[in-house]
Amino acid sequence: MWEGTMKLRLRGVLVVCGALSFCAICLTFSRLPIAHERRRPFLPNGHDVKRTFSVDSGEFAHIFTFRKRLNKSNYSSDNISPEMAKRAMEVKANDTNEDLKYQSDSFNNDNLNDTNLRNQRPNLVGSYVKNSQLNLTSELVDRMLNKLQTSNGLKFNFEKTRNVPYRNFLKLQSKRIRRRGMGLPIYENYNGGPVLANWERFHKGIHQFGLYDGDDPAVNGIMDDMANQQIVDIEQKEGGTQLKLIVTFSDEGQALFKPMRHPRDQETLPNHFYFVDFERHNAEIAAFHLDRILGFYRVPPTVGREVNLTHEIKRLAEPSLKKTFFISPANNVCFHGTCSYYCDTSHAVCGRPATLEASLATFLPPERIAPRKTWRNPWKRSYSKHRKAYWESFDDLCGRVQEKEPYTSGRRLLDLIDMHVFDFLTGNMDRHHYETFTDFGNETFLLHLDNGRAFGRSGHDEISILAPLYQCCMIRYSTFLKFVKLYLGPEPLSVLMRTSMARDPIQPILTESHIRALDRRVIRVLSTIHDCMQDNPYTDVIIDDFF
Ligand SMILES: Nc1ncnc2c1ncn2[C@@H]1O[C@H](COP(=O)(O)OP(=O)(O)OP(=O)(O)O)[C@@H](O)[C@H]1O
Ligand SMILES: [Mn+2]
Repeated sequence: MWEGTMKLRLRGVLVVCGALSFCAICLTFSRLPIAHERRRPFLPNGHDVKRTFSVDSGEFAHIFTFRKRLNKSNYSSDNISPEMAKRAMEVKANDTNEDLKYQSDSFNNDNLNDTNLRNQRPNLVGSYVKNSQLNLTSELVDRMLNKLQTSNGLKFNFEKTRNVPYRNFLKLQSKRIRRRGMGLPIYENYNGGPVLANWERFHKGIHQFGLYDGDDPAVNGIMDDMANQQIVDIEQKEGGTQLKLIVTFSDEGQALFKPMRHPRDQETLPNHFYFVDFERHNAEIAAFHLDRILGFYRVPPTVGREVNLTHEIKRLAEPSLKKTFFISPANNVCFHGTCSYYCDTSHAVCGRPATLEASLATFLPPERIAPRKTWRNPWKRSYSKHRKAYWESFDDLCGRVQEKEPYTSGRRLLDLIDMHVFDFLTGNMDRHHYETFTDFGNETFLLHLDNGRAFGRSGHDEISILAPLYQCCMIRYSTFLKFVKLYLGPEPLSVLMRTSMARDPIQPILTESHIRALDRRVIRVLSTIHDCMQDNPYTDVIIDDFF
């Protein structure tokens, strides 16, 4: 009797449990598409995303990570790596120190807490050099500036802004020339849901004249997110010569991951050509800061992060990537992935013992919904140890380029010159191609992706990177004014860069000699412009721009 009652009770409990689990499963499944849908941008008719996703998951990963993640049996939200735990502790300890967060006011170093920021990293930067101690002047440049000021005091009133901090100068300038062009059509009607993640706001904010605006809070938000959010998926990025990963964060944002290959102070080996040089993760980060300081906004936001190769990478990797992991004789965790050149045991990246630094660059919207066009750089190098490129032997490339679309009119040639001036500052000789967003047509900015081979030789200024500048003898007016401002101060480029990069989680990003090289190169750019003005009227050299 008693046994019978118990059996009945047990059956009742089982029925109730079964019903409850069934409800829970139903509820989960009914919610999933909603959560998934929320992140899904509006897609034009006929775009079958699902099909594309199964063909090329890399392209569409951004939108479909939610689904992908559910398939990962090894994902559990409470599985926190030692790096994550350490970061959480640091953030908690520094909760009141606003400096640790990326602030919209990226150049404001008034209350920079240096000791706090540099915590346990090696002190590569050394002592700060006071602005007044930097005695970087050039008679040639001074003469050029004086001449310009006397011949056209209205346009070249350098004295007027001499004491204005660079940050305010940039704001004033962008107010004068700011034209907000069209956004990406795909995001026009995209509402996404009640709360947009920072990466969604960033994608929505991309416009015809830049990836973002200088005062866009989403940029600092993304940098915080990339530095701190939990990594929930890892995928190898197809294409390219070196190992790269696509990282997905808990808010479904994604980033391009480039691992640390060398210590910061290891310069390009003297017998290495630019095209065999390893990529440097810190160069990607520094290039982003430089681009933002120059007010170009053409490099996707990039941060550094320490990752645990076992917890944050291997655990989430596909079997094909997983099997490239091994333990080195020194007992460190290493992996090499699969790619066309440097992906074998002798080129593996290794942690210490499992911790490795990497750069994380915010992913651009998937190509399928915001297609990009890749353009060959007319001043591309030969990528051969035996041959020279045309422009290295002849001086008339500019005229020829200007005969061809899209260089015949509009902003393209000035953008290309900006890009080379930027690459000269970073020492990047590896600019074989550049990209634009197809939707914006030709009157749009150039994306400066792939800066991994920059900052290789701090003692050397590769003047040939300036070829488009000295062969065309042209520069955009606003870019010229920025360089003059960086030359005149009050803050030189080195100080602005040091301050900006000090907020990165893996700072110091550049060695002091690389930072100081920037001031020297600013003068080199200006003296190249000076030389151009010896042979050409300044009105032909400094080209007015309203973009
Ligand atoms: N932030 C980004 N978001 C989306 N796609 C990106 C991003 N950065 C780079 N890419 C794409 O990935 C490709 C490879 O990246 P990158 O050029 O940095 O790697 P790489 O290994 O140096 O390639 P390569 O050897 O061809 O120079 C780029 O051509 C670009 O199309
Ligand atoms: Mn590259």
